[in-house]
Amino acid sequence: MPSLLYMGSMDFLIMNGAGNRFAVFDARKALDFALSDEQVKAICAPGSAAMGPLGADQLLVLRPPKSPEADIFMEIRNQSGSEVDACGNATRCVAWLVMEETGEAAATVQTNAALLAATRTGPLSIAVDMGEPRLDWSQIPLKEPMHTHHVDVKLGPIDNPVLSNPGAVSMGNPHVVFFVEDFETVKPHLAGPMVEFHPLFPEQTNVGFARIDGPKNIRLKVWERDAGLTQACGTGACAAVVAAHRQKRADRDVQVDVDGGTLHIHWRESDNHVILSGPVELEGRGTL
Ligand SMILES: N[C@H](CCC[C@H](N)C(=O)O)C(=O)O
Repeated sequence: MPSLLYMGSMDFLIMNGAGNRFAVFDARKALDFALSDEQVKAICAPGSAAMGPLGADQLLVLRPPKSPEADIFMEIRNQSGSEVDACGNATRCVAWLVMEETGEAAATVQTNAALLAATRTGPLSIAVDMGEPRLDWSQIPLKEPMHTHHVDVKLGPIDNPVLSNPGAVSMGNPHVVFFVEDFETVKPHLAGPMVEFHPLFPEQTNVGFARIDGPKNIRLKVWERDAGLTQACGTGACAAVVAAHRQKRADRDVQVDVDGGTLHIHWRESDNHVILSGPVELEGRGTL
């Protein structure tokens, strides 16, 4: 199979998972390839020469696997350059690239947090096993011990009943999920950054706003840590279903509609793993 991937290390692919947009650099043959936070920021910024008006939510660097069980290692950098340990939609996109390269219908992607097994569910759709949700306060992490199915986030001046009793979940990255009636009242772009940097979250947090449209239907918007409002957030969709089910607001098998499309989450009762499924798209190539 001709490699879709290997290009000069200053070339890259532009991909998205349900609209969550990525710049993907293949450094498997350029082992000394590294990008500073400033370089990542410049590449990802909306309007950049590299990524155009939409910019990129995250930048991915593909490297040789560090585990014999993995096909590839994925380094994940947020729009501002920070390195993070989990990105569900990126995992699905990279798994698709590996499957296109190998001709297999399965692939294992390694991140700092985990080995993630993915399977092809269609020509342009991939399911990934995101593993078990981490639900102890210290795993989110939170600043102090508390139950995580309802978290007491005092928001001060914007305290209002609409933003009460969120749930906290880690999928290898921190999430807090609020349950809202409508997005006009809540204004995620205003509330998001206030919660992202709330002192309760020593590593900051991704902030989900979930409207429960039924036991199997959630409409979700996510203010992502270090990236802002994105078209989709894979770990955010996982966290929303886990938090909703824990508060008895939704089932374990849920369709999650996001601005950029539809994701499907199944929090499996048999092994407590969360399966994230959805579309992938290869938009094109870029070069620096
Ligand atoms: N902003 C997230 C990383 C990307 C998560 C999201 N793009 C996904 O698909 O899971 C964080 O700082 O934890």
